[in-house]
Amino acid sequence: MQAAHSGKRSGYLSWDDYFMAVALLSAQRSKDPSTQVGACIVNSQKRIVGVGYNGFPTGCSDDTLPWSREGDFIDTKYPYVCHAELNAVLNSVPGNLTGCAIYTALFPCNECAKVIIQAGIREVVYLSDKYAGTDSVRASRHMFEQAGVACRQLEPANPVVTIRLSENG
Ligand SMILES: O=c1[nH]c(=O)n([C@H]2C[C@H](O)[C@@H](COP(=O)(O)O)O2)cc1CO
Ligand SMILES: [Zn+2]
Repeated sequence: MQAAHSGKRSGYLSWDDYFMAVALLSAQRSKDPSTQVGACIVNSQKRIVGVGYNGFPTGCSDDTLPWSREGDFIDTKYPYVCHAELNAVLNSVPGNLTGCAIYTALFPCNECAKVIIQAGIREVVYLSDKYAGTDSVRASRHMFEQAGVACRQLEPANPVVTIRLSENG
């Protein structure tokens, strides 16, 4: 006989871990061989209103444009790739992002910081800060501070979230 459950399940994902996991799942769609970034925008009712990952603009081929990091600027990915945060804002359900939070795998660059601020997003929750100290990140932090956008690095309650797509294996 199965024991009756008298209380709620333990081990469920916290909201923070859940939204970051959604961001990281989106990042799995990225074709960038070196850095995969995902972002998830959440409104004040804890509803997801936008997700995105870094990739080339719609209609621009992942197989034709370069994914390199080095060489002449025009021959690298940098002039072409849309950042995850930008895509999350642009992909968001029509409406107002004022007061939303954005969960992102990587601390936003200065260009995304501008988009985040102008969209009315009030909180940035990030995991990696691997480009801390670069001019881009310094400029982002400067703008977020002036605009009153709160930034915090997520300390996940669950370091690993497993998603199994098959019952076997
Ligand atoms: O905030 C960000 N969001 C974002 O989507 N990206 C993307 C752009 C590139 O595809 C990749 C960074 O590439 P790399 O680490 O090789 O320089 O991550 C990069 C940043 C930070 O620079
Ligand atoms: Zn960016």
